[in-house]
Amino acid sequence: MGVSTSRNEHCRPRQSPINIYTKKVRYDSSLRPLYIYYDPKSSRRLVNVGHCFNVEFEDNNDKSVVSDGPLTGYYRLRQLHFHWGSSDQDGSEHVIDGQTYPAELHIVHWNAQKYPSFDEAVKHPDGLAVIGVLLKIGEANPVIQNIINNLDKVKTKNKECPFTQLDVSSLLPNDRNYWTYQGSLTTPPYSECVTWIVLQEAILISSEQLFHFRGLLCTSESEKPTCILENHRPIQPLEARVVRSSSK
Ligand SMILES: NS(=O)(=O)c1ccc(S(=O)(=O)NCc2cccs2)s1
Ligand SMILES: [Zn+2]
Repeated sequence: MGVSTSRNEHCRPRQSPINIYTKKVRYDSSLRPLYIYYDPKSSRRLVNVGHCFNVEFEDNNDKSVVSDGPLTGYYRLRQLHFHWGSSDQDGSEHVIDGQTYPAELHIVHWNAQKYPSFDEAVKHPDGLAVIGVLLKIGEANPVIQNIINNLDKVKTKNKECPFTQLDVSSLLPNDRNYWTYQGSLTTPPYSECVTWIVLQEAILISSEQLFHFRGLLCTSESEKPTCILENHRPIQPLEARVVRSSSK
């Protein structure tokens, strides 16, 4: 039992991911539809960051943003990445009524209306907005295939390559209804700076495409090759939070 102090340094009340228990979400009629605009000319490069790959975007302008929905102000697109599992049985970070999905897409944005930079934004409770999109097994996803076709250029840790003209909107489902709650980064430093926006409709990925994700290496060129077989964080306690829904 740790020694408790007046300042409880073990208190982390808004960690992510969580199980979204749909019978306990609260429909909130004040939640607006999401405004999402992504310019394909914003995409810049594909990077192997060791625990996954990021598609990174130019974020020194407001050409690719998300606003409205649960948000105040506008948030600039920064990067997107995926989480996956060692098999198709799990891999998503958010879980819906106890059901895991084989993967999850995170589209990361920062509050450019309020903060001067991404690095500043991550220090604040309203600094980031991440759109989470669940993936389910189906036919191959042509937009994800475009990314997979370049993974061999970033096979090892810290490798990067130019990656332009990605139309992020084509990765989104038609239905933009969402669940939203206040949470955290799901990787270190687990900062509690994220407004999560989890879309209620899943998109498709094929089992073969997920197999290619698992072939990415977490090791650098000079090390013994080790694959990133899985990179999803376990669900965290909901604590005193309520998940709101944009739909009944
Ligand atoms: N899985 S997730 O969407 O919750 C993310 C994890 C990391 C993200 S980041 O690219 O924004 N880096 C965050 C930081 C790096 C260094 C200081 S803060 S987003
Ligand atoms: Zn993520």
